[in-house]
Amino acid sequence: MSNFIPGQRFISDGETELGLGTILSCDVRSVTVLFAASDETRTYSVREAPLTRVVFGRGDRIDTDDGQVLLVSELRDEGGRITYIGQDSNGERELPESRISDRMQFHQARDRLLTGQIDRNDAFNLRYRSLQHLARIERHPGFGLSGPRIDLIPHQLHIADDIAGRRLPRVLLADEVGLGKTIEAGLVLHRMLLTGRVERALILVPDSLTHQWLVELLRRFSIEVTLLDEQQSQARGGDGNPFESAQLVLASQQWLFANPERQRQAQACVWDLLIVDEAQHLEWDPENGGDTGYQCVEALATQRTGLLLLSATPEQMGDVSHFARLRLLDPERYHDIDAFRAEQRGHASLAEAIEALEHLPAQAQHHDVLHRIVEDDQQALKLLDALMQAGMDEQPALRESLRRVLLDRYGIGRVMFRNSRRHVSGFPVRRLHVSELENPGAYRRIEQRITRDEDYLDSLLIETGLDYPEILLYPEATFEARRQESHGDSWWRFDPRMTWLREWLKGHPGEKALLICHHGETARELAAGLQILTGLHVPVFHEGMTLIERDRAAAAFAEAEDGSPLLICSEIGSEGRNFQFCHHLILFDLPPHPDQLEQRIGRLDRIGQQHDVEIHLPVMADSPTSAMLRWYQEALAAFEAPSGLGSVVSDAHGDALFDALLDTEALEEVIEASRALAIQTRQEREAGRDRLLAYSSFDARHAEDMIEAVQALDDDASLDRYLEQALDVFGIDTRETDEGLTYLHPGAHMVDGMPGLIRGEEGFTTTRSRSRALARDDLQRLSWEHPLVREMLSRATNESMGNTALALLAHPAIPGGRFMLEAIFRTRTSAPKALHINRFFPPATVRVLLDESGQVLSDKVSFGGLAKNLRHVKKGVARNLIRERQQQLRGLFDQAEQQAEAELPAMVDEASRQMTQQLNGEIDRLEALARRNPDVRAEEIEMLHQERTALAQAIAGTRLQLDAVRVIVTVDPQ
Ligand SMILES: Nc1ncnc2c1ncn2[C@@H]1O[C@H](COP(=O)(O)OP(=O)(O)OP(=O)(O)O)[C@@H](O)[C@H]1O
Repeated sequence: MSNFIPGQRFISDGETELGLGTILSCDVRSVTVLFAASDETRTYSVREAPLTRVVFGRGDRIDTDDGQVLLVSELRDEGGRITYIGQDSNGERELPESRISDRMQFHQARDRLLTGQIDRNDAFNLRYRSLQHLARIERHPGFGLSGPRIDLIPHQLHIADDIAGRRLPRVLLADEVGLGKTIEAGLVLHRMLLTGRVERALILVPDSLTHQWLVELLRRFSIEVTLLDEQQSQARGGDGNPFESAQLVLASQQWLFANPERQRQAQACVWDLLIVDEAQHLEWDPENGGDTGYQCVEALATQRTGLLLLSATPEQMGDVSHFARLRLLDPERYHDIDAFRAEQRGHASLAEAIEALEHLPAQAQHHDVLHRIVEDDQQALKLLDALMQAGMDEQPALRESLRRVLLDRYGIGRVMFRNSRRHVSGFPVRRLHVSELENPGAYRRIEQRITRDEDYLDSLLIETGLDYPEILLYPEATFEARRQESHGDSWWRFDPRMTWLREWLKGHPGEKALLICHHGETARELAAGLQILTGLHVPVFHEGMTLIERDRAAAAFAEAEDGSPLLICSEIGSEGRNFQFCHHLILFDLPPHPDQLEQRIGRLDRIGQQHDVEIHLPVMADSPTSAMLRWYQEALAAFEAPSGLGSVVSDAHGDALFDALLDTEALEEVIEASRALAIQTRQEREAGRDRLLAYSSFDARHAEDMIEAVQALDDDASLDRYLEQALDVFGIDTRETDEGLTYLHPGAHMVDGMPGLIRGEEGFTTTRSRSRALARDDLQRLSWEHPLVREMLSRATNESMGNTALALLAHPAIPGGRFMLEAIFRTRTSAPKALHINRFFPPATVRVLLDESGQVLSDKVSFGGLAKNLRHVKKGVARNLIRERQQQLRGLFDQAEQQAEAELPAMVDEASRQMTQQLNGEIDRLEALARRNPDVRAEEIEMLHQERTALAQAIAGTRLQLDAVRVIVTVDPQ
């Protein structure tokens, strides 16, 4: 007799996506099923129909055809068709099985198992292992920092970990030029993306750097961002907001700041993180407030947005703008510029106090120095008292906490990070080669006339449209502006620097040089002149070119073999770009500001530079540039190493210097005064600010811990085992191509959507070695954070694949015919995204193993121990076994749930403890700041209290959910 009765509900074993089927008709040979949700009718042979009968039991939930959910309390069999009795939101009702929703999906482990949807045993194993690895890795201190293709450089890891761990990262990354601020920002973004704390980010960079950022983020961090410009915005935006069309947006500052409508659109979006490169250009002054860029960033960086400002020369536009940017980052801490300046004067004594801390509690005489500083700060006093009483073990942590409090509240705050070459080893030597050339008559005449005749200077400024002192420092531009009227020869026909350049190129065959000049026009004309005079076509890089043209020029220069020997750049090429593959820098002229000089040299003197940096400067004798050179050398020693003093000295003596460019006596005085100021400022900074910055920007012990943590993830052998299983389950084939290199390629049954792999196409070669991946761009490094591994971890745990299984266990000590239930539960904590609940309570698992009598075996039989003894069962056999044991299994499910629930409180308590500790620290800080700063608003402190309460509630509300289940049936070993 047939098993099928019209009206009964079944699901297709092979095509569960069809939804729930209803038997339409049946005879001795065939059965016809309607899958109404997908509008399909199928006819199968009765004997081999791939169908599983759907029968629910007490406690199950059923989706009804009128949109309700019925909680089943009883079943009634009416001639082979079932009517369910239970409760929905309107009260008790009866539901004939024909009225179960056709669309009812069986994703949950319990439903899938009881309806006979059983996955491969290895998929279940993979799911559990993926959950375990995820829980372990997400809590690992190196998490989020181990995937990027970078060298492990201590100060960068220290900074990235410190910042990404903050509740709301708002900082100024101000390492000296070329020390890796972009990499630090990338690390922060990468970790925050992986931890789910950032979903939407906006990155604003000077337009000459957009492409470089795009490439660095992809190549080093596997982060794909969308570059938005006007054309893209029009294509993507339609009538909508183009900034909503992507999660991670990269845009040019010049484009956005010049476009009020686009600014409005960007500001209408919610951003979790905003990154602004070369932030020294955001200007602010007390009379006029911020410039457009400053105002735009201020409006974008709302209270809930993280903000990373990057600048190697943050004081380039003066200390007021610098202060305004600090205030943007931490308005509570930076509220008053006078207080800020006064505080800076106290930095030296604070630095001494911090050093005194090292001698406590052993040398009690240092106690008073600290006590004097913190006497009205309860939290700091408590820490100091605790330190005075502490045993050896607790002392380092207490010292560290106290140091942080001192730096934050009395020192330089905690928003600025600045590392310098003095603390980072491995930087090249810089060598300056000055070539003195004769000053040509055409230039000399102008200079002499300016010296004699003040009115001439004024008329020249008007006539040429140039500024002062540019009119002196860039004689070719002055000459050119006037020549156009007289139609004479171009400047490069007589400028001795051109002859010098040709000689230099001849004398350095096969070498590359980056040439920087101040003006875009000069760059263009120089390249044109060089081509006319020598036939040599060299790429140029200046503001008059499109982005694509500029990147093409930089690429033509960078090419290893056939690349151009020279790239001619205007000042825009002097910020942010990576040109460390060459080591000759030709300064065709000198910039008016020392920070610009530092930026120029920084193109070559940066991480990755393998040679000494050779700086070549052709300078015309007795010219304004030669005066400028003396000032740079004698007052600032600016070519030897970054001093960070340029702004202070330039602010104080810049105008006098420019006035003295043609006046030797006055020049001597300016140099003397500038040198004295530089020495004095250096001494003060070394005693105060720089010492404090060194403390807050770098912590060798922490950096070492971070490197160890990342290396531990790099070397994690369990990744190899995991990959072996995961690649097999997802259908990705592997082939060893070389010692330590594995080629991954799509197998015939590869699951769709695997990053970097498309069925029928080539794959890619991988390594586990960081150094090999750094040396070869064509290799991908497999880590726990590689996009493919992340995708497999995510699919294995978020989709239903592998959430049910049935396997046989043959073990001499266990008689056959029994069964066990292995249930995996997962914590679910619901909270608004803004609370970032995962930082305290990332998803965790609880495994429960029960035998059929309900005895708990979880501790006695480990997952691994059990898994390796299990055997595969045919699906049909598995389904029959499940069908026979339905009622018993339901009972075991309930018992497993109770067992898992018993473990939950301890997990919740631990998460709650960590949360309270961190939030209390932040509340204490704000309350302490509020005592010194009237601008700290009571509402802000109240907001933190509310956040603590909301987090406590969310953590307390954590529930366990059954994630996966395996039935194990014992068989006799023979
Ligand atoms: N950890 C690292 N591993 C490998 N390369 C690195 C690392 N850190 C930095 N670099 C490389 O060194 C160069 C300088 O780094 P980056 O551009 O981040 O510096 P920066 O401080 O932003 O420079 P600038 O002050 O010029 O803007 C880049 O080419 C970068 O790729």
